[in-house]
Parts: sequence; C-alpha cells; structure tokens
Amino acid sequence: MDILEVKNLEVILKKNNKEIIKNISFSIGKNSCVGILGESGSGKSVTCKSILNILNDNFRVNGEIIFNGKNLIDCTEKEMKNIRGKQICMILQNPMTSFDPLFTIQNQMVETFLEHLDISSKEALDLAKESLEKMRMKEIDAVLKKYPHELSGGMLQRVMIAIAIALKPKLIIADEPTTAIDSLNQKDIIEEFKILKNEIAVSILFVTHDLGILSYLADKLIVMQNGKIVESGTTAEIINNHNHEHTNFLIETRRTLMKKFKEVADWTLNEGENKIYE
Ligand SMILES: Nc1ncnc2c1ncn2[C@@H]1O[C@H](COP(=O)(O)OP(=O)(O)OP(=O)(O)O)[C@@H](O)[C@H]1O
Repeated sequence: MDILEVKNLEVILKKNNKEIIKNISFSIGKNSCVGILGESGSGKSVTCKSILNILNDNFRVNGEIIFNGKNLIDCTEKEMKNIRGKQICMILQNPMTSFDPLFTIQNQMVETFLEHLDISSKEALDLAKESLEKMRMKEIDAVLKKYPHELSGGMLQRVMIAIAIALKPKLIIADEPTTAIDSLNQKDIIEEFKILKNEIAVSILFVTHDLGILSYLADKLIVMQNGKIVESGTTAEIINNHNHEHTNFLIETRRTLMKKFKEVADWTLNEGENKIYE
C-alpha cells in the first residue's frame, strides 16, 4: 500500500510562468525509502516543499499529492498544521534552522512532544531520553541541558531524528540531511536513518545528490533533471541497468570521484606517510 502518491505535479513560478516542476508522478510504499537523486537546481527541494504545502504565494501548484486519502494541495493551513510534525516530519539540510536558539534541547523536545502527543510533561521528558538513547547518544542529561549552538551539526541532526522516532510519523522527508555535516558524522547519520526505518516502520523520502548514500538506504530511486523525472526504478535497477544519459552522468561522476578519493587515500597512506616521517 502506498503512503504517498504524487500525481502529475506541476509547480509554476507565477511571475514569469516558468515551469519549475514539470508533470512528475511517483509513489512511496509503506515502510519503504524512496531516494530523489539529482544535480543542484533539478527541483528536489521544490518537490519536497510542495508535499508539505510550504511553498509561498510566488508559486502555483497543480496536480495531486495524496496522503492518507487526502489531497494535500487542497488542505487548509489548519489541516496542514495537524499533518506536519506528527504525520509528516521534515529533516532539513541545516539542523540549526530547525531549532530555536533561545531554548535548551530539553525544552524544545518536551514542547514538541506535548504539542503533538497526548502525554504529561514527565512522560515527554522520559520519551526525550528514550529516543536519544535509541540514537546511541551518550551523556543524555548533559545534552538535554544544552542550547542548539552548543551542539555540533551532527549531534543536532541526531536530535532531529530522535524527535522523529518519538513522534512516529508515517512519512519522513529528509532534504539533504547530511550535506552540512562532516564526513565522519555523515556515516553515523545514515546509520541512524537505518535504525529509524527499522524502529518505527516509517516511509522515507530521502533527497540527495549523493548516490552512495541512496544505494545504501533507498529501495527505489527517482532521478530528476530540470524539474522532470528522467528515470525511476528499484535502486539496483537504476545502478546496474539505467537507460538515461543523465543517470549515467551522475553514476559515472560518483565513480570518478570515488576513484580519485581512493587514489588520494592510498597516496596519504603510503607516500604521504613516508613524507611525514622523512
Ligand atoms: N523561491 C524561488 N524563486 C524562484 N525560483 C526558485 C525558487 N526556489 C527554487 N527556484 C528554482 O527552482 C528550481 C529548482 O530548485 P530546487 O531548490 O528545488 O533545486 P534542488 O534540486 O533542490 O537543488 P539543490 O540540490 O541545490 O538544493 C531551480 O531552478 C531554482 O532556481
């Protein structure tokens, strides 16, 4: 069964009638992870914002976005407020923008849980601790007392995922959640997403231009270019049997990058090490 069905979605910039998203359709099954792959400007973020109905008045949106039997495009702001957070969670590129700098992590986690769940303050605090534990976080009491700027991007992103675990949404939209994070922490965040998927049986729409991440996490892939879906299929199909030249370009770019990376790593381990100790 599909949790989300996007049908003939079009997004048009009103001022010049420019079509930013050009008639795209895709669906996300229950407990499955769909990855959107595409270069910068291909329309990944605008697609996510359309699903959450958070595009501003500069855009006109046509088509259908069916979630739980409802077309989100037709929902009022009041209806969307009930859906965002509790039923559809968004994890953004820069976690700092998701937190209020004036309140501690504890304050913000507890408030979020009280707003969306029918529980007491004590239960909300217990839930905060329990979900941070699931994120393999250490020194949880100390983390809860900190303000957002006192935590690294990687830690804040894990707090965001912990909040999602606790709210048990049906769908998580993750828009380049590892881009602003250093590579060591990136690996952890990807692991946390795996835990999240298994822990609460959630569906995930994961946006990135990193094919490596998607080959690990996603069941299905959508490749976007210039606001259109140029190819879609299971992750294995796309990686091994793609037909579109743009998919080929993205895969080859990744391969070349990894080859270069390996060369640099080998050089550092061999030549570089020798040079250091010469
Ligand atoms: N507020 C806006 N006003 C005008 N054009 C916009 C606006 N937001 C996005 N666009 C245009 O829509 C297109 C798609 O942008 P989008 O942000 O969805 O790309 P993306 O694939 O998410 O890129 P990135 O990987 O860089 O985030 C781009 O051509 C962009 O310039």
